[in-house]
Order: sequence, then C-alpha cells, then structure tokens
Amino acid sequence: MSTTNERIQLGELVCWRIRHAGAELLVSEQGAQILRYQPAGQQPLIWLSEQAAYQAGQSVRGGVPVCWPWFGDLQRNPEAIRDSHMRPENAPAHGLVRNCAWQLLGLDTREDGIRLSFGFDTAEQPFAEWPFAAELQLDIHLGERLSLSLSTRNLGDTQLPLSQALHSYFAVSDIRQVQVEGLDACRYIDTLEDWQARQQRGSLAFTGETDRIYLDTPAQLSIVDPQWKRRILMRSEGSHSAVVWNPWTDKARRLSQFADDAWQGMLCIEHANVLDDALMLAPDAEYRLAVSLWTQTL
Ligand SMILES: O=P(O)(O)OC[C@H]1O[C@@H](O)[C@H](O)[C@@H](O)[C@@H]1O
Repeated sequence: MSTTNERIQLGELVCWRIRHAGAELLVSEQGAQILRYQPAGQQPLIWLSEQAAYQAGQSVRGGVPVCWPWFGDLQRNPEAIRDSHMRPENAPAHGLVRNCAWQLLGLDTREDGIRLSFGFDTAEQPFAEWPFAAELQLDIHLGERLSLSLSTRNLGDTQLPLSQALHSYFAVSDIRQVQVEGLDACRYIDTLEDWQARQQRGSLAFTGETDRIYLDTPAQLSIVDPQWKRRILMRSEGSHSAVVWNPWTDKARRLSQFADDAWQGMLCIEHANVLDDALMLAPDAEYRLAVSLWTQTL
C-alpha cells in the first residue's frame, strides 16, 4: 500500500501531510494537533474549520486539540485540579499544551500504516503557574483506522491532579440529521442548564445548542449519519467520560475561526477524564487515554 509523508508549512505552523491507502491526514506540530482526517473515498471524518487560522500560540479551530492538564474552565474542575494552578482565575480554557510547540519524536512507515509520535516535556517547557513535572506523548497511527494515544507520566515526587480530553471535531452531513448511539442510560451534566445532572434516554439527537459532560460512558460510541450513509465509530481506552458539544446558531457567531453556519457540519465528541473521571497520578505513574476512529457504511 502506498504511503507518503510531506512536511508542509500552513501559515505559521509546521504540519505533516500523510497519505496512506487513499486516506489523508494532516497534523500540526503545534499542539500535536490532528487538523483533518479523510478516509479513502469518503467525506472528511475529522472536521477542520474553513476559517481556521494557522498561527503560532493559537489553537486551530477543528481537528483534535489536546486538552491537558485540565479540561474546559479550570474553575469548574474538581478542587485538587483547581488548586494545581497558582492563579486559577487566569488559567486558559482547556489547559496549557494545545497551543505549544511539541517535538516530533518519530515518523515510521510500516506495512500496516504510518505512526507519528509527538512529545512534550515540562522540564523543557515549564509552566510558571503550574508547578508540576510531567512528560506527555501523543502517538498517532494511521492504518485502516485512525488511532490516538495520549500518555502522561508524572515525573514529580507529589501526586499530579489531571483532567484531560482528546477534543475531536467530527464532520457530519447535517447536525440536525445525525444521532449519537451508546449513551443510553448514562448520567450527564448539562452545562447549559446550570450544570444540573440528568440521564440520557435512548440515542442523542440535536435540536439546539448542546454542551454536556457524559459520565460512566462505555468504550464504544458512534455517530449515525444517514445522509452521508455512514456510521463513525469511536472506541476508547482509559476514558469513562465524554463531552458532547455543538454551538448551534448564537454561540457560532461568537466563536473564533468559525463561520456563522459551520455548526451545521460539525459535532464534537471528546473522549475525556473529567469530573468523577478525573485522575490523580502517583509519582512515576503513567496513564494512557486512547481512541480509535473508523467508519462503516449504512
Ligand atoms: O473555544 P474553545 O476554547 O476551543 O472551546 C470550545 C468548546 O469546547 C468544548 O469542549 C466545551 O464544552 C465548550 O463549552 C467550548 O465552547
């Protein structure tokens, strides 16, 4: 099977364009962020905004940003995570690494696809207001499926409080036509309804702005997209929580790098470790959060 890789510059960002057996993957070294993924002969599976800005120090809208060492608004995190930052009121949303330079550790072509690894070490790039030592590695494997694995090793001598997510933006034909399966009976926190706890009944369809944290989630979820005649499957390891987000009309107008009507063609399902599923990593412990993505024809 033919596999090629190309180092390209998009605006200020160094990126890798990988082609394998008709599939195409675009990854930025900044944030070790997958920007786009299109399986062979299909619509994109991972969505990238048409208004994406490729600037140093700014996360790109779309793809799969890595949220670490906290997810979302730090002030909404469990106490141990809030206390991990010296000035939580000034801490950026979604942690510290999504707009940092990561290091390319390896790019290997094999019979079953191509593997890219990126590393981030706080010993080399310390955060003044987050006094912990950790080593992060994101391994990306493009084969028949796209697989991501994020490992955190605690290099310090105290416990490391952590929440995190692989913030995947999926491409869909029309958010009003798709459904998410696998969440039936899961508890969720509706962040748009004063963070009240609710319970999912049946599959999830979308009729307005949605921003929910699902808890006790199963290993496999899927997006059913009848118009594009496909099901996107997601299988995770090391995650029992997932964030489901679509900004709908009003929030779309307030988002950066986002066209007013872009909400129609995207859906975030973010495999995570948040709230009850947040982590305390012992000294020298390593934790792995992983997700594999593929499609089936409907
Ligand atoms: O604009 P950002 O920082 O990339 O965040 C995008 C969205 O990310 C989601 O994970 C959150 O649940 C939303 O509340 C948020 O709006």
